[in-house]
Amino acid sequence: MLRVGLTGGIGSGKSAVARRLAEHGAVVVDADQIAREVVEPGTPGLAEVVAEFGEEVLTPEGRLDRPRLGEIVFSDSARLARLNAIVHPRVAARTEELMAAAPVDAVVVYDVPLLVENDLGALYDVVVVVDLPEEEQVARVVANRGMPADQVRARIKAQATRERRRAAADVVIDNSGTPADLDRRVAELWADLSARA
Ligand SMILES: CC(C)(COP(=O)(O)OP(=O)(O)OC[C@H]1O[C@@H](n2cnc3c(N)ncnc32)[C@H](O)[C@@H]1O)[C@@H](O)C(=O)NCCC(=O)NCCS
Ligand SMILES: Nc1ncnc2c1ncn2[C@@H]1O[C@H](COP(=O)(O)OP(=O)(O)OP(=O)(O)O)[C@@H](O)[C@H]1O
Repeated sequence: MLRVGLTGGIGSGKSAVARRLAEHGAVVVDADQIAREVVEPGTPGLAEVVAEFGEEVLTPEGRLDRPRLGEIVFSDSARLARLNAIVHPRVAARTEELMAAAPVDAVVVYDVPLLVENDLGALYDVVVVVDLPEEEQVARVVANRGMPADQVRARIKAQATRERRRAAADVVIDNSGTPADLDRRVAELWADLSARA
């Protein structure tokens, strides 16, 4: 098994790279998706979040009100640290389970926004960083997810700098071009990863 850690700032294009790698044959494990699963209704994770942040972070249906919690934690680093302390150990445990279940000859790609922030590089054979200028990150998230620009900037501030992320990379994928450019870069990356596997 070749373990690949795939990271990048918000809106850099990690999920786009992960999707293309999956089409080439990689097994993809998605940290953002796991982070949602561990706070689904009825989970101990959601109970802990409510104990910490109060019922105001629940929707009327009893689900986590994610935009609301995002507004709270990305404007207060102490509260973000408390949320991370609840969610990250659960994500790490579930990630290990999913990676261990992959076939022995697989290229397993862990799509994780906070690889550098959480110092996870040593767990992976190859660290791939998807790189984009910050103002392009803001523009893409505003255009494609409708998130207000100031909230994108607040998340960027809670993340590692571009320089720090690039310094942790074995491979940097520049995603400042078109989606077709990205297709070509990912095809080259897949050839490289397959050769290492
Ligand atoms: C605050 C929450 C509820 C906001 O949910 P929302 O649906 O708006 O965003 P989503 O989870 O889809 O994340 C989108 C992007 O925001 C950024 N982001 C999310 N959490 C964090 C964080 N703790 N620190 C820095 N950036 C983050 C990442 O770039 C991520 O890809 C959610 O992000 C959360 O629970 N975060 C804490 C858990 C976490 O760190 N998840 C990231 C992967 S483990
Ligand atoms: N080369 C590109 N040109 C234009 N748009 C792109 C390009 N690559 C990705 N996008 C778009 O930019 C947005 C962000 O990409 P994506 O969701 O893959 O990023 P991400 O790094 O996974 O972000 P997040 O941290 O928010 O999960 C998406 O809507 C995607 O379709």
